[in-house]
Amino acid sequence: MNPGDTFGHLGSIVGSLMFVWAMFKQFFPYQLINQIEKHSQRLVIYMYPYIQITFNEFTGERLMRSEAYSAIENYLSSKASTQAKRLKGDIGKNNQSLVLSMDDHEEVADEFNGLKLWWASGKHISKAQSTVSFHHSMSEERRYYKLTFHKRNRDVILGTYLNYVMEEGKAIRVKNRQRKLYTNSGAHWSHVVFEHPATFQTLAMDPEEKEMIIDDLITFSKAGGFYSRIGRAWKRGYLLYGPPGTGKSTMIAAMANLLGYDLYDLELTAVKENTELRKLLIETSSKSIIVIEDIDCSLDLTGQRRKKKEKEEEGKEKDPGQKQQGMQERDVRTSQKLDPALVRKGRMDKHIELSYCGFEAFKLLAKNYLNIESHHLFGTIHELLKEIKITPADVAEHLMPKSSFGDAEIYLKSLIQALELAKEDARKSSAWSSLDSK
Ligand SMILES: Nc1ncnc2c1ncn2[C@@H]1O[C@H](COP(=O)(O)OP(=O)(O)OP(=O)(O)O)[C@@H](O)[C@H]1O
Ligand SMILES: [Mg+2]
Repeated sequence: MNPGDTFGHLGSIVGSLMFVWAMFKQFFPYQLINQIEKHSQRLVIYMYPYIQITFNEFTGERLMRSEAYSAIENYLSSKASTQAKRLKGDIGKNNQSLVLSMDDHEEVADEFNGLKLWWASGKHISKAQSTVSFHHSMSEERRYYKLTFHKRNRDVILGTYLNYVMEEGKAIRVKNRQRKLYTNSGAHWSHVVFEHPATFQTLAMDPEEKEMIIDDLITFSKAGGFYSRIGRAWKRGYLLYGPPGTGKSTMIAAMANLLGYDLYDLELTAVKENTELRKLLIETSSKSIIVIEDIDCSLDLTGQRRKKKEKEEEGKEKDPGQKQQGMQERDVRTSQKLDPALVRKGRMDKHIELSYCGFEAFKLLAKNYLNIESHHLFGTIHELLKEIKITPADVAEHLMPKSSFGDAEIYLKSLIQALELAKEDARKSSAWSSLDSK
């Protein structure tokens, strides 16, 4: 039981004492009463060395759910699941996991820099005054959290601990919330629920580089304070490049899942002009990843549009508005495939190459798809992968279950067959090209 409640239970005893005291006061001189009251107050403060803070669920006219209350609720959820005896369970907003929180009149202890403190949940039930509707005239429950701590820790708790609880609580909310995948048609975003199972654990690539990328992302996500201190927008650009089927889109989904961010899939070819692009970018929320897929092709398409238009308008004088539009497109077109201004540091801070499947990446796929970590055919595959370029997507295709009773050997053999076929093709085509050059 937390010390706050122990003293709470004393409330009724104190009440009775007050009654006796009121009777007593009538029979003793005023000065003596004053002295006794002064000392008894000191005694109460001395005997009750704890401070309590109450955080109500609703603030103002019960219209707004308090930010602080929900941050505390999130912060306490993990502590509640290990400490509280009575819990409340609900399906989280992502519709996947069960979210537990402490039931009313439960309490959990917490520790911060070696200081002990206690959180208790409770509710007041009051008859609502409002007669606006039937529901409102029913009794209202007002929930709250009460924090109790020793008064000697006041500075730490009020100064650092509460900030820490708010930050942690908000971070947990970002992680648990239902995330969205936005796409644009023209200058408007529309969204669906984002539920992609990709994670860095299942992404097949060089393990060291993977660790570096995860580290980079986590460092970035925690560096808000740093960015504002140096006066830079808190954003980071990644350029993912590599042949089709090497996991670029999968990595983006894994990034969003790692950080708990929303995804904005920006279709550049649907954007007509800069003002539209600006509008779209302004409308994106914080904690999000903006993806421009196939950025080289998008730029090229813009170029093709220009070409087509030029053909249609050959010999015709362009009106000034269109001229400006043409200019912008020409700017893009005259740049090489990726404009250096686009990929410079600050725009694209990190360049990540996703490439053909190496042996390490293959082993991860075999573990994910076939649940095996070694096999006598691994040696053959290792040798073939040194010579043959095959994408992780193609390897994955061979490892996909094709019937309910296929075993690992069948899938590995099908992969070896494909690799040998590719090797044979490569040998033939190099023989042809050496004939041609004669
Ligand atoms: N590195 C990888 N690790 C795990 N799975 C992969 C990897 N690369 C590809 N895959 C598998 O192949 C499928 C296609 O990959 P993905 O869409 O990520 O490729 P991409 O590089 O974005 O290709 P594109 O350039 O065509 O867009 C994925 O759904 C995934 O199952
Ligand atoms: Mg892709």
